[in-house]
Amino acid sequence: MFLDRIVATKREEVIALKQSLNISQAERTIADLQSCIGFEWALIGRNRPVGLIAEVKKASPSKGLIRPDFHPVSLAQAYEQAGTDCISVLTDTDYFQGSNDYLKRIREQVNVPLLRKDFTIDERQIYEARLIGADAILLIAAILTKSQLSSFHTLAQDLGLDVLVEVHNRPELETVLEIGKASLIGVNNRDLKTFVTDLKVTEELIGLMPKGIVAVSESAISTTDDVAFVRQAGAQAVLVGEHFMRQANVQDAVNDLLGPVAKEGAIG
Ligand SMILES: O=P(O)(O)OC[C@@H](O)[C@@H](O)c1c[nH]c2ccccc12
Repeated sequence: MFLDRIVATKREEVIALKQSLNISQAERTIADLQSCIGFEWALIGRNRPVGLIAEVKKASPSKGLIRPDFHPVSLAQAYEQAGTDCISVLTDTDYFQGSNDYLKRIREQVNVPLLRKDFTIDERQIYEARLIGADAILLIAAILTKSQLSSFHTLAQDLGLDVLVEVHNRPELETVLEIGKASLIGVNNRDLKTFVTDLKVTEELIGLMPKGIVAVSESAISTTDDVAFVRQAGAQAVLVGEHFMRQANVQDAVNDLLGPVAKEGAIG
């Protein structure tokens, strides 16, 4: 199963990271870094009626190579020009052909908050995310224990990062709500174990969230009807990757899917 394989690969990566990343050294370096840009805050103060996290995604295990002509910085700049609230950057190499280097380079060239999109299973990856320039990390409930979800969340916040907690079913959501730390929750419409996608997962799970949670609908969103459906279901933001990556002009694609920027002065 894909998710087991990816976690096994991550375990190997973490062994290597234990050699290369020293936690006390990382803490000292991070203490001197600029503050993160508020990721959750950008979604709350969104530029459009629905918030947008636009994803920089070259390939995926379910779809293979999505964008052969892949220039991560130009893509991120196009997203910024289109008035995206946030950008997600895949950093997993083996399954998504992403890279930490893409995130670092994008950080130097764009000013929107960045999500480091990866499979976090160890606290060293959280320090690493902060060091490469991320403003937020993803915590996937399907691959973490309750105690990891809780302690990783606190660590990320202590390092100044926002946290997007991802759920796909009711038990995962209930665990996340019991922990009581998540204010930004993503519902993945794609089952990472089977790759089956269904926007109704958003409808079911957002219906169970208490007020005050910023809810993001993630994956398999490609039409204005899809956006309308998840908004109706209560999503305050959407996370879109593949659909944008398949369009020649990414900036136009954002405006076509989400509509023009409503907020004055949101883009230059
Ligand atoms: O390309 P899509 O279908 O628009 O999906 C984007 C994003 O939701 C997806 O890449 C994603 C959501 N959760 C993840 C966890 C790991 C890797 C990838 C993901």
